[in-house]
Amino acid sequence: MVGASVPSHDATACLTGVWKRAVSSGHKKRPVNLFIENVRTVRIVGVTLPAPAARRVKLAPSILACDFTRLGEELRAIESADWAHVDVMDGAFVPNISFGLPILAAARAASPLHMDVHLMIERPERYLKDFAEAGADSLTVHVEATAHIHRAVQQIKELGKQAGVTLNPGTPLEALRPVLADVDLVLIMSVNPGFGGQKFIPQSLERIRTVRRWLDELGSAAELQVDGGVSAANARAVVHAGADNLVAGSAVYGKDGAQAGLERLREALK
Ligand SMILES: O=C(CO)[C@H](O)[C@H](O)COP(=O)(O)O
Repeated sequence: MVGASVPSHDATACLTGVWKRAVSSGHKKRPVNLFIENVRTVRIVGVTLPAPAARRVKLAPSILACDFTRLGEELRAIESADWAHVDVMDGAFVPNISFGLPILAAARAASPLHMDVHLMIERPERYLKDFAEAGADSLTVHVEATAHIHRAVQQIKELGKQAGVTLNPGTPLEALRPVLADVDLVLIMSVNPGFGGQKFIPQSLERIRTVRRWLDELGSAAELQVDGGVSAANARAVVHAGADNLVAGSAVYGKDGAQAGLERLREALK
């Protein structure tokens, strides 16, 4: 049993702090299960959960912000990233239309990157098979967009793809609970979906902490992705809150090119 004193913010912030202390006090890379006794003390009670400090952070540039006249080049510019994030908007679920199957197929043909498709469309179950066939590696659906979120998640898995679930910033996190143990990815939207280049909503940090705690309590290895207004200025705080997968559009595809944008994010995370 290991005890550790932690800063007295709130209990979830303490959890992150304690984990790091546990890791640096001889439990490096060892999965641990933590029990918060009170806001200042925790106990290690098991060996089932991945240690957050050992988690590698994935970067997933959103091609929504790229120059579509040079899609191939723009994808090559992010080949050092982990995933390419593909935002599909239908003009109904969100007040904007982006692109659909042909652009995903073109991106798939142009790049070996993991194609991470975020479906901002109503009743996504109608198109899951089409997006899987067009080259998606992971498919993320909104809880607000379907009456059958559980069925949609199962469908994605039956298609052999990674299943993601997400929700708008105004939707209570509880809506995630019914499928939390089944998914490979949880996406916390840190802007209202529909447009790139918006400001990060600060309350998202608390939502990330909550979902991090839930995933850890479940012993889930699901990725915790954050999307919207992520930049070099806030990436560290987002990861500290518990994210391990960052989507960034305008912060990557900026004036000085995607490679420079990715480098700035990596520097910020060092
Ligand atoms: O899903 C999205 C918008 O609905 C985009 O992926 C997201 O906004 C990324 O763009 P930026 O990093 O510029 O905020």
